[in-house]
Amino acid sequence: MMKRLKIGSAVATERRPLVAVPMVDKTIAEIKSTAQTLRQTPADVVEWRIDFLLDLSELTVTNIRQVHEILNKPMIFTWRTVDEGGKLTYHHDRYQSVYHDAIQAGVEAVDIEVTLLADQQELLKLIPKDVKVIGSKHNFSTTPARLDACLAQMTKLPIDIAKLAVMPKDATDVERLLQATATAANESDVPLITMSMGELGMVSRELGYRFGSQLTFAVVNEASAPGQMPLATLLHKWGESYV
Ligand SMILES: O=C1C[C@@](O)(C(=O)O)C[C@@H](O)[C@@H]1O
Repeated sequence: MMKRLKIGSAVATERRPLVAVPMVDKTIAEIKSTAQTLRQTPADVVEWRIDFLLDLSELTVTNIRQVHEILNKPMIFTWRTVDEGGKLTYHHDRYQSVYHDAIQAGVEAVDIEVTLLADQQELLKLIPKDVKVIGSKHNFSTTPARLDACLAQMTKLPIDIAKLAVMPKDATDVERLLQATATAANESDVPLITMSMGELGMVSRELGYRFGSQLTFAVVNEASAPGQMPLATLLHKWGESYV
């Protein structure tokens, strides 16, 4: 039986997944301004995609802490590598050092691509118990075969949450992602976050929670992946009001 997804003070329920909104700005000044905007929204958590920053030297513990304070919401800290659709090429030492700074600054969750886990053993040892490790895997071109096996494998890794994002070519691919999510949710207690991306996959962002996906991404300023719908649209679909 799956555990409830909890990121800081934000907890998913049976009837409602958590909603995360990404920040994808290029400078700390812009990030701080976006954080002011997001603070006022009903987003449950905010994901900071630091791979969009033009200058990583701006990513000091003080700056991360200030951004977190402005947000006043639990934060997921993410370096999405170029290999998985992000903006910044993986570099072992820099990766370890910026994640270390993020933990010092008090983020509630870190996203680590599962293919990097073996290379980041030292970092994993430094992560306190109350900071969630989201192990992620992305495929921006297709929805691979054997999604059940993929999720089953992910849920056995030393991570707290398993996240899988894939790209559909047709409605069957979206259905396969949802069914694989339901199977994994039955077979493991690791909380899941799954999505089928692009326009075809939008339904998975709205209804994936019924299959066991406990967090969905929506957009306020700028999307971080194809198919994320505006936060207001998503909340309206669930019958929640947000102007
Ligand atoms: O892993 C994910 C999911 C995502 O790719 C999406 O499709 O909503 C968006 C990313 O910012 C996030 O890190």
